[in-house]
Amino acid sequence: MEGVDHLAHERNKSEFDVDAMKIVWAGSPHAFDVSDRISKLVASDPGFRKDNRSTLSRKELFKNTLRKAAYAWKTIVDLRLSEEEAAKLRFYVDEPAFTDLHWGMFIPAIKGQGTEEQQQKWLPLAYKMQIIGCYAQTELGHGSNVQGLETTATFDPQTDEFIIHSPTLTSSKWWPGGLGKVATHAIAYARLIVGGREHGVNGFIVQLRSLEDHSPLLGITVGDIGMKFGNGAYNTMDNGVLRFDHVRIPRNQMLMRVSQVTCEGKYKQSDVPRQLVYGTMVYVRQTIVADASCALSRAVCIATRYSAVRRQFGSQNGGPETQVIDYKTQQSRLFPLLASAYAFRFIGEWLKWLYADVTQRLQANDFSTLPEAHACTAGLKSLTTTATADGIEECRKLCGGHGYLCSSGLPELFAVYVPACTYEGDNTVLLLQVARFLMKTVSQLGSSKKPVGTIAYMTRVEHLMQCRCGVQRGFAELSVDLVEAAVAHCQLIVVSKFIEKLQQEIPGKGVKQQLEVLCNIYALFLLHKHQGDFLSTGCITPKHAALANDELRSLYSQVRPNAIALVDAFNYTDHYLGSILGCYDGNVYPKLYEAAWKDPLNESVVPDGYHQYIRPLLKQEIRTARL
Ligand SMILES: CC/C=C\C/C=C\C/C=C\C/C=C\C/C=C\C/C=C\CCC(=O)SCCNC(=O)CCNC(=O)[C@H](O)C(C)(C)COP(=O)(O)OP(=O)(O)OC[C@H]1O[C@@H](n2cnc3c(N)ncnc32)[C@H](O)[C@@H]1OP(=O)(O)O
Ligand SMILES: Cc1cc2nc3c(=O)[nH]c(=O)nc-3n(C[C@H](O)[C@H](O)[C@H](O)COP(=O)(O)OP(=O)(O)OC[C@H]3O[C@@H](n4cnc5c(N)ncnc54)[C@H](O)[C@@H]3O)c2cc1C
Repeated sequence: MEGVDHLAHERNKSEFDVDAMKIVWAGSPHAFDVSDRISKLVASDPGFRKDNRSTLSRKELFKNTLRKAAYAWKTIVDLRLSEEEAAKLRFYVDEPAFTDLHWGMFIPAIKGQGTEEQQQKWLPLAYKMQIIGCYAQTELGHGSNVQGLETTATFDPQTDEFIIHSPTLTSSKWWPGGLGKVATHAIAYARLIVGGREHGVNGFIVQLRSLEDHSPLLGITVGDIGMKFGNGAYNTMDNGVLRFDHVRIPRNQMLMRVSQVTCEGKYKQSDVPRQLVYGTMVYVRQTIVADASCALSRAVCIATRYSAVRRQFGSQNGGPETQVIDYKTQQSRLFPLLASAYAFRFIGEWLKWLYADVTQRLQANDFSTLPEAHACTAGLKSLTTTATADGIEECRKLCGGHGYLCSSGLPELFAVYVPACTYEGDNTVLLLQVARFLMKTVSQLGSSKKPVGTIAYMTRVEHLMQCRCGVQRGFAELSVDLVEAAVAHCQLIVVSKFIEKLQQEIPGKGVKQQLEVLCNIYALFLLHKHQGDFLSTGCITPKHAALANDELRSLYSQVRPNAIALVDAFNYTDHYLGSILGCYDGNVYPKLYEAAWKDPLNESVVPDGYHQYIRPLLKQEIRTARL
């Protein structure tokens, strides 16, 4: 029945203060207030409706996304929302759109790689959305290998301009979000050529479309790259293709914080690492870790609530069947994902601190922690997105057949999320970067340069020094093992930071105790998953392994009465979850049944095509039967 909380009996089992846990999840009372207020604002406004996406054609879907983006911007301006509130509003609108790349990459690139003068010129236009930007780095022929990009930017001293050109088909820009139909400007990455000499890949601000009638400018060929994985999903985003035919831009549109070209055609490299050109990717990778905890917690919230609602088998003397959340197999699949959601939340908080710290150091020309920041953002982006994509799929399976319905919210969440394993750096390529960082650390063991921070533990691997010669077999030859070592390194960071979080003051009855249970589940689940490595290296004995498994089972029993309260702490509205299986009141079956009849296919009792195709078939069968 509507208005009845079918999960009340579960909520009454909670052994901790859920409101206090909501603050821990949000990060602070202020952050909770902003999230709670903005999520309810979006949920209550029919202008942000999203339950019809799977029934729209690509063009209808895209036009609807443009309408929503404009409506969101009007809401932000009318309500005078702060930057923080505006970002939250875009988040709860929950639809990949050009605005993600405008705010999430185009603006950060100008802030990170532009000079003061360039920031003063371009940021006010971008903040007021008087220009709409995209981040055009990837090409048809190169994405991972940035130094392999082919687009050229040749300096013309006669006119004090750069000539941006796509010399080959494979140099076509390909994938940039927002590029296909909306962006008026791009940060285009190209090989800088001055006086016939190449100076590596740099970023250039290039106008793509007229601000009068949106038509592509002279020398610009631009369009959408076509449908992507799944219906709805990421097809609300106009990922585009772009070719330059000798497009001229003023010299001052090369982002010049890292490298400069003077009007005389002299190339100058600032005394900063050239990798600062990659700074925007580092920034986005750390936001993607926070996004992972959001996406995984959404899926876990749906699967946990439904697992408490769903009953299957186990009826005693005609009594109710067993809640599937009480099956040990269901718990062993679901609760490590619940623990991971909390673990990723806290590692995302720490990574945000690490990124802010390295950014502050860069302003003082202190580059000492840049390698660690690169390794951590790359490795944790890889680890958390892989685990989240796999976790969303596992949550679909935990919901049985109904998890495959669009109305469960899980198919679309999966389809929107999985490219996170690829964009902002293919996950394996990024782990290889971590492996390179670890091997460089090993090579420095014994020198005066002592490992600190997240690699401090490596001082305890002195024995690696003796086998240093062993790794002469070549990085490529050992890359599979090195990638596994990189994953283990990142998992150690996640566990360590979860433990550090628990050493902080955490208010609320029972809250810290619940987090300790989740931290132990996360750590012991990893030990169980990689038991072979721990045993083969002698880190644990078979008895330790058996004890860990026993403790995991005990921990699952401790989580069980608190599971619904732990997902309630995410404080997601039914609108944001977009899931009948995950609705707050657990009133699943009536809502599933009602939703079925709203499908366009049920607008007519007899389907289109019956008279044309089915009736003749049936008639023919009757004739055949008479033969
Ligand atoms: C999705 C939306 C859904 C819903 C909407 C709701 C909310 C959205 C809200 C916000 C959204 C925010 C953003 C948008 C969201 C998602 C993003 C969407 C789209 C993604 C956009 C992209 O994909 S942009 C393109 C990304 N491309 C890449 O990542 C390319 C990967 N390749 C590389 O980074 C490099 O090629 C490389 C690192 C692999 C190799 O580089 P290179 O060859 O130059 O270097 P070497 O390997 O030789 O190493 C040399 C030394 O340099 C060091 N190094 C390398 N990189 C860095 C770095 N970044 N920083 C510091 N140092 C670096 C390296 O370690 C070596 O050092 P040594 O000491 O060993 O010499
Ligand atoms: C939804 C989506 C949105 C995107 N948005 C943008 C955007 O806004 N702007 C932008 O510039 N780009 C964007 N991209 C592009 C994205 O950044 C690239 O696709 C990504 O960096 C991967 O590069 P690639 O496609 O070249 O993969 P590849 O490198 O071709 O990967 C193919 C395979 O090769 C393997 N591989 C590659 N190099 C090595 C190596 N050295 N050693 C071992 N294995 C290797 C990879 O692990 C992978 O298995 C987007 C992509 C997607 C899917």
